[in-house]
Amino acid sequence: MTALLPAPALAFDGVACVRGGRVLFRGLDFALGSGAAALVTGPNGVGKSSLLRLAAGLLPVFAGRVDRTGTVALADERTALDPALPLAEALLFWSRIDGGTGGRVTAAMGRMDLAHLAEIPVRMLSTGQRKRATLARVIAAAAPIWLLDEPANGLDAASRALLAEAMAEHRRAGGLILAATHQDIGLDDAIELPLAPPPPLADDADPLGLGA
Ligand SMILES: Nc1ncnc2c1ncn2[C@@H]1O[C@H](COP(=O)(O)OP(=O)(O)OP(=O)(O)O)[C@@H](O)[C@H]1O
Repeated sequence: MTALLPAPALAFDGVACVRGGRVLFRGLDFALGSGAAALVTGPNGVGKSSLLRLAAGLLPVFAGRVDRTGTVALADERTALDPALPLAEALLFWSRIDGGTGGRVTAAMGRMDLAHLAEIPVRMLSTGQRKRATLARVIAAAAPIWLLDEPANGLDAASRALLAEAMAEHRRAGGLILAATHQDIGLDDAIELPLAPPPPLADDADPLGLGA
C-alpha cells in the first residue's frame, strides 16, 4: 500500500538567478503542491540545474523568494554515495542520517532493480546502475519533495519504466516532483517550465534588469 507523505509545497515568487555575474533567468513564478509535477526544459546552459539547486536551497536567490514545505531529496549527476562501499552499505549511510531503516533501503533497491548488486562497491557500477542507485537513494530518503536533474540519463528502456513507475507512486503518495530534462521521462500531466535566455537589456542603468 502507498504510504502517505506529509503534504509538501514548493513555490517560486519572482525568482532571479545570477551565476558568474550573468542573469540566467528572472521573474520566475510557480507553485507546486501535493501530487504535482513540473518539468524544467530549455537549451544547454540556460539554468535548469541552477533552478533545481535554488529549489533545494543549495544556491541563494538573487531576487525573489523560494518557499518550501517538506524535506527534499535531490538526484543530480553525482551519486552522493561512497564509491568504496558496497551499494547497500552506501545507501544505508544516508538512510541512517534520515532516521530510516534498512527496510526502506531494501525496498528502494528493489524498486530500482538493484537487489542483485547490493554487495558490489559503488565505484564498480555501470553508468545506468549508478543512476539507478542515485534514484534508490532518493526513494529511500522518504522526502516529499523530489528534485530530479536529468533522471533518465544513461537509463535503458526497462530502467526508464522503473523510474516512471517510481515517480507515479511518489505522486500518488502525495509527494511532488520538479525535474529538469531534455527527454520524455513519462511524467504524466506535469506542468512545463520552459527556460529561455533573458532578452537583451535596453537600460544600462539597471544592468541585471531586476528593477530598483
Ligand atoms: N558555479 C558556477 N559559477 C558560475 N557559473 C556557473 C556555475 N555553475 C554553472 N554556471 C553557469 O550557469 C549557466 C547555467 O548552468 P546550468 O548547469 O544551470 O544549465 P543547464 O540548463 O542545467 O544546462 P544543461 O542542459 O547543459 O545541463 C551555465 O552558463 C554555467 O556555465
